[in-house]
Amino acid sequence: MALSKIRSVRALTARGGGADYHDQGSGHWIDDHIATPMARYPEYRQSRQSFGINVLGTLIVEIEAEDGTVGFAVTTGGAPAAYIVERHLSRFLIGRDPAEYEKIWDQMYFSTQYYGRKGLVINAISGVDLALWDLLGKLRGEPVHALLGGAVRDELQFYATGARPDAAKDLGFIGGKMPLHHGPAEGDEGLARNLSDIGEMRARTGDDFWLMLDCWMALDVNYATRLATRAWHDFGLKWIEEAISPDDYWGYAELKRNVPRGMLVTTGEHEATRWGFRMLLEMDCCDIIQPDVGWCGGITELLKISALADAAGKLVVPHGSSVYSYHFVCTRHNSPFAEFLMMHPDANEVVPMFRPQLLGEPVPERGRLSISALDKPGFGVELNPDVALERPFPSQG
Ligand SMILES: C[C@H](O)[C@H](O)[C@@H](O)[C@@H](O)C(=O)O
Ligand SMILES: [Mg+2]
Repeated sequence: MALSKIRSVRALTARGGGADYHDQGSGHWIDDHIATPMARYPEYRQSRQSFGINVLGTLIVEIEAEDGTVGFAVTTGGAPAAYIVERHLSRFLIGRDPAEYEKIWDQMYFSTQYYGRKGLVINAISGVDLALWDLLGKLRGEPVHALLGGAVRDELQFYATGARPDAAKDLGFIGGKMPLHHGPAEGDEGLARNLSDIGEMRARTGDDFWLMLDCWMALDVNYATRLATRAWHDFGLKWIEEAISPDDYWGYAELKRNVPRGMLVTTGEHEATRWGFRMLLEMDCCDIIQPDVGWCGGITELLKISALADAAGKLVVPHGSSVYSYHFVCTRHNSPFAEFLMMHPDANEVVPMFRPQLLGEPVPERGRLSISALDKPGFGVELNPDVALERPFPSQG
């Protein structure tokens, strides 16, 4: 049965948190001397916003059907992504049946392949794809997880990412992932401070709590090997995440060979498409892949990525992306838990990850979320009408 055709596509932008969750005010843990590849320049070491981690802002894609139903989604991309949606991708959507998400994805990807393939363009494609799945769910009256084959468990369990793994434990999360503060440019003193930070959190959380480290692409293989080895033996670090450049597949394969047996190497939040993740899997770069469904190509592409990983016996734990990952994670056995990004400035209180943009955004309670909380059409959230929006490039015609 044909669904109501797509009548219009709107690409809007917003600032101040939400999907571009690094776009926070001052005094937030997420911008407090976190190691990055730019930390080799002292002037860009204290704040990631100083080098532009938040320049893009949020992209909101709205897709309206002829019957007036609107599907939407938010991701990172802002005005440049809005231009790509309105001036390029929209031509593959107007007049089309939302159920044609495979053909639409194929046309969006291969029509932009000459300038896309990863990063901003795939963020834009992801935003459109997520809005399509939201529209599809609303037109069919089903939550996205039901469209993906249904939940394989009754509840989701979460680890928390933030500066306070000790608070995450008190809040009932299954683990805590902390940011790395010092990179190679700060030498052995920085390495010692990193280990001290991990040791402090291990002392506060006790020995049985998952403790992980997020390195946000900041390290080289030797530094990551030294850090991982000491953190594993001294503090039982469960995984070292995104330690080196996403382009250095060879380096990840070497790091995975180097770390102590039993320790996990994870990466993938800045990787895109089935082809990028095939490279990570076939070069044995990591134990867990972490695609962001708003950055890797959307649900349509994550389905393909996840199947590749499942066949390779690898876990898929998507990078924190609120309801857009929850509806997926609950439907896959090789996605046994999810990430929750602590967006409270002190990382010691549970607040909606994409606040203030999504009305009805569910949050974990005691580190868990019943699937029943997701049983609303589409992704089950609505755009907050109080959020200031702009439409920088209204489609011509
Ligand atoms: C905490 C990390 O530096 C990033 O800000 C975080 O968003 C990402 O790497 C994650 O895995 O959540
Ligand atoms: Mg990460």
